[in-house]
This record gives sequence, structure tokens and C-alpha cells, in this order.
Amino acid sequence: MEAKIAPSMLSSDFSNLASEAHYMLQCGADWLHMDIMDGYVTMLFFAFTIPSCFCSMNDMMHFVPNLTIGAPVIQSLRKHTTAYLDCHLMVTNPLDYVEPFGKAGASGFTFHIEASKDNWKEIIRRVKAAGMRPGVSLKPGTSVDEVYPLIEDEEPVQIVLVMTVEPGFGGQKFMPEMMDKVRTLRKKYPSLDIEVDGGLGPSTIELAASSGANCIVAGSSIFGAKEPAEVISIFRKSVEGAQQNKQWQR
Ligand SMILES: O=C(CO)[C@H](O)[C@H](O)COP(=O)(O)O
Repeated sequence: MEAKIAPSMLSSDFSNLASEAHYMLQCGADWLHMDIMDGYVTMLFFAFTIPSCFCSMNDMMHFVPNLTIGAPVIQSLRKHTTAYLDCHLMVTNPLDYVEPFGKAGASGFTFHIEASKDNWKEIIRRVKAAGMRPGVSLKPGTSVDEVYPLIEDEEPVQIVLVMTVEPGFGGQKFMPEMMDKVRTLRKKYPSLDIEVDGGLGPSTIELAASSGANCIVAGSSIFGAKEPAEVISIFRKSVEGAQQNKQWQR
């Protein structure tokens, strides 16, 4: 599988998003990874202040404890680049976001299995109808077999994003135990795009690549480097080497 290196724009300077995006592409990035988080700080506020008769529990639940960007930012960035915008939706109701993200110009729409147990078929159908590439992500505590039905469906997801940290924040420590999921997926689905996200850097890329990941998301290690192009190049070499030798089979 082809290597796709996707800097996480969560670590960029949001006040200069377009120029940061151009810089990453100049440094050799294939995709730009956009983290969409719905933030549950407000949920606690609302839970204590709004009587439950005004909104359902589902309306109050949010997926991650951080609030980032939404479709308007994707729409603004799209005016400045034709790059593949790899959108990772860490939100409670992914179906509500499909049309706005399609219209905004998102390229990939990756939603969480934990937030879509009842409606993933409908989400995939609408993502494709909106012209985006569907993907599914799983949190560290979720078993990998939960995503098999979405890969084996007649309208399948085209990428699986294995979280290697708890979703919510950049700069966390890579969880090597998640590599069992990556190896299992790679052995079962040799031509699937498998993405890893969280704590990837020069010291963790070999393990991720040799387990079978071909799409690499990294924020701190790329944006924090003196030479981001060098880090991107290290990632690419690791993935290409591992894919050539099929290292996960050993
Ligand atoms: O999805 C994310 C957090 O939920 C980020 O994309 C991820 O953590 C990347 O950041 P870093 O490379 O700094 O760990």
C-alpha cells in the first residue's frame, strides 16, 4: 500500500492555517489531517443548567474533551489548496456533519465506530454521495473486530484509523499495544488503507510501519521539528520499506 503522510494540523498555528498547510505540502506531506472535536466542557455546564426536558441526553453528550474546528474552517482552507483534506470526526453525531463537510470540500470523512453503532451504513452511503472517501476510526479501548462489518459491507469504508492515543489532544504518548490491531487488520485486509494517529515520531514509526500501517498522522513530531521535511521523509522511508518487505508477516 502507498505511504500517505498526513501532518495533523491540530499542531499548526491556526492563525496562519493556509500558509502552514502550504508549508507542510512543500515539506512532502501527502494529505493534511484535520481534527474535528466537539468538546465536552460545555456538556457539563449544560448538564447542570438546562432541565432535561429541553434537550435529550444524546444532544448533551460530546465525544472528546476538546473543541477544535468545524466545516467553516475546512471551507476556508479549501479556497487555498487542492490538497486531500483527511477529516477525522471526533464527534457524537457524525451523520449531522456529513453534508456540511461535503459542501465545505472535505476529501475524507472518518467517523468513530463508538459514535455510529446504529447508523454506520447510512453514514457511509451519505459520505459517498457527498463525494468524500469514507473511513472509520476506533478508540484504544475498542476491539478491532467491531470494524470488520464496515470493511466487509457492500459499501465499505476505504480506510481504518487506529487511534494510538486517547482521542482529544496532540502530544500524547504512543500506545504500542495498539499494534496488535494494526497487524490483525493488515493480515486480514492486505489492500486496506490503515492509518495510525497519536504519538507518531522518528522513535515510534518503525513499529507502526512494520505492523502494517501505511497512513501516518503526526502533529507534534512534524510541527515541532527544525526540519519537518526530514521527519516526513523518515516516515515515508519506514512505510515504504515495511510495505515492500511485508514485515508484519514475520
Ligand atoms: O487526533 C489527534 C488527537 O485526538 C491528533 O491527530 C493526534 O494526537 C496527533 O498529534 P500528535 O502527533 O501530537 O500525537
